[in-house]
Amino acid sequence: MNVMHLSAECYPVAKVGGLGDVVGALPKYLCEAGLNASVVLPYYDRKFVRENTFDLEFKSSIKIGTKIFDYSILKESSRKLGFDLYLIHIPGLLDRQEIYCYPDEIEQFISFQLCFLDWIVKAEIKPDIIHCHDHHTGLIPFLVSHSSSFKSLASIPTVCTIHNGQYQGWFGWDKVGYLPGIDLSKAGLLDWANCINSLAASVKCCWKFTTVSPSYLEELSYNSNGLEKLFQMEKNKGIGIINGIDTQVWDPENDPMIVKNYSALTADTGKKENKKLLCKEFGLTTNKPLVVFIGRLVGEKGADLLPEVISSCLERYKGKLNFLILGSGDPATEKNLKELSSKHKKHYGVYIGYDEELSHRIYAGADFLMMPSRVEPCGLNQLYAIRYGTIPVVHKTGGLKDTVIDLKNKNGYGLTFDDLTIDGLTNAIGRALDVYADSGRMTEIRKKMMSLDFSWDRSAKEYIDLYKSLITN
Ligand SMILES: Nc1ncnc2c1ncn2[C@@H]1O[C@H](COP(=O)(O)OP(=O)(O)O[C@H]2O[C@H](CO)[C@@H](O)[C@H](O)[C@H]2O)[C@@H](O)[C@H]1O
Repeated sequence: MNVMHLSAECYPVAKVGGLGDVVGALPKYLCEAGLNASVVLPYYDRKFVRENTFDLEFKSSIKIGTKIFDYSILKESSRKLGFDLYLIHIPGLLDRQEIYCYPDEIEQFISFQLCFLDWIVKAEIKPDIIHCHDHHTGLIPFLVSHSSSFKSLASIPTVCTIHNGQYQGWFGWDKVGYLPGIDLSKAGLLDWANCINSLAASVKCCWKFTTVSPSYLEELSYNSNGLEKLFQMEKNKGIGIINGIDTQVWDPENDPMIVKNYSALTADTGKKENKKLLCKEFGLTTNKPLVVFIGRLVGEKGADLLPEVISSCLERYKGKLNFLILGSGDPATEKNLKELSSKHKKHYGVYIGYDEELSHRIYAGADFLMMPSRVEPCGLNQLYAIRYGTIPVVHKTGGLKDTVIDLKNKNGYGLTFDDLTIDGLTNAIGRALDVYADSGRMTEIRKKMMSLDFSWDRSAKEYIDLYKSLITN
């Protein structure tokens, strides 16, 4: 079965967050299960692209609006990612360093989608499934069904995965001319609240959509940044499939990015070594519990709560713990987090920026990982923490609810809380300190967590069942 994944991110080529992790891993596991899965990505001017070899697969040109663009399809030569990787190169439009946030982002992602479709039509490639990820690829289900330019693709099932429903790829109707050959009587399928909404169009037109956890599928019906009604209407087309993690990349026993490798049996000593160096690097005290946060510093992740929570905990628990933050995002939150450094020396460290290697070292060296997310479609950080024997402290929402069982239960291994306030998280961290005080219990919880299986094997099977159901129907 030939499944082509389209995405804006794919680890290790281009990653900003969890979308990159999923698209870098799921296709590999699908290939291991015997499918022919590939990934199509915009060409970015990034390290992986510069340092690897690509073969020219196809070359053509396409009209987008009034302009004609030359494009080429490049294929990574050695198949080193465990699947075929194709990059769409449009000089001047898609060969930039950053993944998002250019003023012509809409034009970038529309042209990415159009070139993909143009390529597979002209090269007569007929995938069994086209699998689109998030709004950046959300126009494809509409285009294959309702554009005369791509009518040879109309019978190909499309699957759309929603990793984050907050961002929807909105643009004005003045840009409808970018979409070639469309049946204007069907234009309503592109519309939501009087603008073109790529995510809404993908949900309306795809054969099936998936969310990255079952709870998130429920949540979208009452919290989806304006699309609630749509998700209520289309709910039966949706399936919640929990993300897995790439256990080859995230493996404390073999991870080359961490200082000391360890297994479930050697976690206490292994984590201690990693913690020691991490604490030294950030001027923290090794013999105190280390509570960390890794992620995008945005409202969805509850990052704005962190400065006050840190101050409140250090005051209430009289400096009995350390905090370490790794992230970037909202400038006001970045500033507040940076300013805390001078106030809480020896108890608080922060790195504002993106650093993949540091994130591995933090998962390995931390005792607790906090996730005060307001919205969390799945969440991978808690799964990495579990794999590295770091106890997650999470707000009970979305995928966090589906993956973290509170220690109050017999089979529990994490700390969950309902009350997403400064006080709620401060109390949850207080519970973490109680757990930390009992070293025997810490050892037992680490062992239990590290024996859990959150690998892609199980979830990849669910995607395969979904693909099969669409092909045979
Ligand atoms: N500053 C930094 N430096 C280094 N690494 C950093 C970093 N900031 C974040 N990361 C890394 O980025 C990833 C974040 O993944 P998440 O799934 O938690 O969130 P994200 O919101 O990006 O993903 C969305 O898509 C994923 C995938 O479906 C869903 O799990 C999630 O709920 C949804 O919001 C992790 O690998 C984390 O370690």
